[in-house]
Amino acid sequence: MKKEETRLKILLISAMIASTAPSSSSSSKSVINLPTYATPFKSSFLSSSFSIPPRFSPSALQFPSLIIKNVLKTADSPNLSSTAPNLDSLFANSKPTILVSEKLGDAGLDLLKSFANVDCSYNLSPEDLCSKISMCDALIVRSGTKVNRQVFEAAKGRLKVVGRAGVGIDNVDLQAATEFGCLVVNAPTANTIAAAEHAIALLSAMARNVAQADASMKAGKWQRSKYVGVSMVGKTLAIMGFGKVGSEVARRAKGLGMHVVAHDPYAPADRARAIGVELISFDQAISTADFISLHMPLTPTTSKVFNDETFSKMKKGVRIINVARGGVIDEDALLKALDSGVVAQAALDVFTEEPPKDSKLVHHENVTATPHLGASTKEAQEGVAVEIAEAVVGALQGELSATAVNAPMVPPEVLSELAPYVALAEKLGRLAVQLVAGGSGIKSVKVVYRSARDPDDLDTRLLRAMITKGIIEPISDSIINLVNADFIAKQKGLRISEERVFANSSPGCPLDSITVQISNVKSKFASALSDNDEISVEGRVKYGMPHLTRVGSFGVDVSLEGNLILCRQVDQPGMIGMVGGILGENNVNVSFMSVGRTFRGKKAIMAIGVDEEPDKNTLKKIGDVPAVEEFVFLGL
Ligand SMILES: NC(=O)c1ccc[n+]([C@@H]2O[C@H](COP(=O)([O-])OP(=O)(O)OC[C@H]3O[C@@H](n4cnc5c(N)ncnc54)[C@H](O)[C@@H]3O)[C@@H](O)[C@H]2O)c1
Ligand SMILES: O=C(O)[C@H](O)COP(=O)(O)O
Repeated sequence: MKKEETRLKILLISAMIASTAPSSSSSSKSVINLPTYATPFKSSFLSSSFSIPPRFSPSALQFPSLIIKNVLKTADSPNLSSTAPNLDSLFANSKPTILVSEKLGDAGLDLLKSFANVDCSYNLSPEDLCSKISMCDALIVRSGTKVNRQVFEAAKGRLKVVGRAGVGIDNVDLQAATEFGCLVVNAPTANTIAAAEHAIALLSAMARNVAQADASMKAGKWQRSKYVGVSMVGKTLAIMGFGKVGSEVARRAKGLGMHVVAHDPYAPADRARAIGVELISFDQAISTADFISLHMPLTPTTSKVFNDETFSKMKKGVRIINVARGGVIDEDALLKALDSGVVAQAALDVFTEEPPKDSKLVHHENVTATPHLGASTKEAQEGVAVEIAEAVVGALQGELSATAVNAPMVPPEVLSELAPYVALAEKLGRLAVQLVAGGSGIKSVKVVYRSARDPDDLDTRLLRAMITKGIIEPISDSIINLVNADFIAKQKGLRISEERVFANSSPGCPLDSITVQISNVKSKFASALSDNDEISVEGRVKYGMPHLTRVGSFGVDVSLEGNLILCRQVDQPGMIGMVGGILGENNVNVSFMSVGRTFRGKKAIMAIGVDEEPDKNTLKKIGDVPAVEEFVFLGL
């Protein structure tokens, strides 16, 4: 990186930090390790110091408070104090740390290493995982690592992304991840074929006793009559769960000449028809099948769905393949069904507990077992590694991943269009909450979006999350992002309702204005109350920048940068000069100023943007001006 560019970045970061806090140091650092990856604007919902966009494009500068907040958040200090952090510690942390706790393909690791410090620590005990995790921004796992609530607690807010290098996320506590604002992404496509091929391999091996016959030969025997198998052609195969893997198994089984039926309450019938598969009920499927192959996820609904009762409905001599999850089968019930001959054979790649301990199933002579090998081909592992590395790196850069498991997906085009409104939303939330008088609990917030667009063409989840962030963060120690915004609002008893109002403006522009209203509270600036007695602030995006355009019933027009003084006074000449003079005398630079009034000679409010926070004495002098009736200082 060129020295000049480096210096410019440092200065810009300092400037951004200074816009919310007095800088502790103006000195720069000669060696820093800022990333060089080029990225267009990314939402900084999950980003941190390392995600500061290079060259500080104008779009990046529109989000200083987000960037600063995230810089502060990851600077190893949970305390979001008003003191600017030491630049040295910021830059020391400029690369994220990614912990990879299970073996990952080289191509994925290379990708991760080009972006982050990568710690490959396999076979960690739960205690070791918990002690490492607070130093990590992301964690990549396969199915062997239990990412439970303790892990999120131990992360102390630093862990932003959990990447599951594979499909099943039953080893990740999604509820806890969401509560802790941690995004969970998976790699849902790259191992589909491998899993389907493994199911077919198990089906054929089981039908022809390949594993048992092989073991027998290795024991020096030649048992041709013992290992007579069954044919697959013409037999009915029931696929339980007709998703990615299930449908690929169906295609292959049809190639073997099998009659394939499927059960999946959520699969579209036309997709099944296209492959020549009939979708039928659960009971129909299990009672007519010669072979049953399981391909549903493990959820509370599917847990132990194959149990004494359902085994009793199966055709005697049925053969079962499980390449999905061990937990969908009641293993004790399967053992009984095998012993009684209801189930002739089972081929199992997955188990309730992995590795299984002293499992009678594994040792059963009619069971073919593999140690969770469904996804284990070289090709699938390389594919999964790249898929998850891209998802995790993207998420750390602030992208909303297409494979997010616990967050709404916001397409990139929507994201870039809403970008300036995202900043506006947070600032309006932040302003509105500071106008609430101490002691009034906030219960109900209404957001009004004025837009020329059809409601279906305006995705407001991101804006709502940012307003929530703006409202909650100044008054609590919660860190809000798109993942946890709704959860934390609910937890704090905050009801956020939204209303769309048609605006006769250009539909090319997603929003005309956003208004944040807080009802049933007192305000420390009475003029912020609307006719309905709600604190009300309205904003618009002008020239790509967020502007405050209304406070209560007063129209104003001030860019939402730095800090703001709102001041209500008698509408008379000389007020701007008087208040501006006080600020100037005390070295407070005025960046913007706007006056709004009800009627000439009646009341007016001044909205004054200031670069620095005036000290108490300066604020008192403003309050002492006889025509000033009330005023408030608001940090943005
Ligand atoms: N053994 C392995 O190594 C391996 C490899 C890949 C996938 N898997 C597992 O295979 C399963 C399927 O993976 P996928 O990629 O096809 O997922 P998928 O999401 O594409 O498909 C799962 C399907 O199950 C259906 N389903 C949900 N609840 C159901 C229910 N109660 N009854 C019937 N169907 C139901 C869903 O509608 C969906 O169509 C997952 O459990 C995954 O973890 C295992
Ligand atoms: O859900 C999956 O993707 C498979 O079960 C693969 O698990 P693994 O990554 O532990 O092999």
